[in-house]
Amino acid sequence: IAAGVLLVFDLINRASFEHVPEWYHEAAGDELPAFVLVGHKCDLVDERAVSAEEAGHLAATLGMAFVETSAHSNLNVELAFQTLAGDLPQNSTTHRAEVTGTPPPAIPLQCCLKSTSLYQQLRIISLFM
Ligand SMILES: Nc1nc2c(ncn2[C@@H]2O[C@H](COP(=O)(O)OP(=O)(O)OP(=O)(O)O)[C@@H](O)[C@H]2O)c(=O)[nH]1
Repeated sequence: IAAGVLLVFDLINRASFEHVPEWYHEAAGDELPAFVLVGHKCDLVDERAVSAEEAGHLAATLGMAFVETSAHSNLNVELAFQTLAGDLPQNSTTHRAEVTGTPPPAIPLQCCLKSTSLYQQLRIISLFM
């Protein structure tokens, strides 16, 4: 079961933004994971096809934070992961294991959507526990 999901779209590709609600429903599942919406390639200011306001509004509608990133400028990539980590449920298996001193289980990283070929540096990632 995914504990956290980064939903990544390309800020210069409007079609990728329009897929976000569909990706959200695909990834939501029965036990709602933590989500963060990520608008990628924010360094390409002149080619932007989605405003921060619009993306922020969609994120708020879906109940998640919005972060703009650029792998090119190394901007906010870490913040996106930190924001997601901060939204993970505190009573997760990993947290309990750390509290009790038991080694936490390995957390494999797995790309979870077919559309990930759009992104090399930053992908839609699920943290499986
Ligand atoms: N300017 C900019 N370019 C980026 C960024 N992230 C990735 N790219 C570029 O976007 C292009 C596509 O990225 P890839 O990671 O190769 O993704 P891909 O899925 O193989 O390619 P596409 O399907 O064509 O987007 C490459 O030229 C990357 O260098 C970014 O944050 N800023």
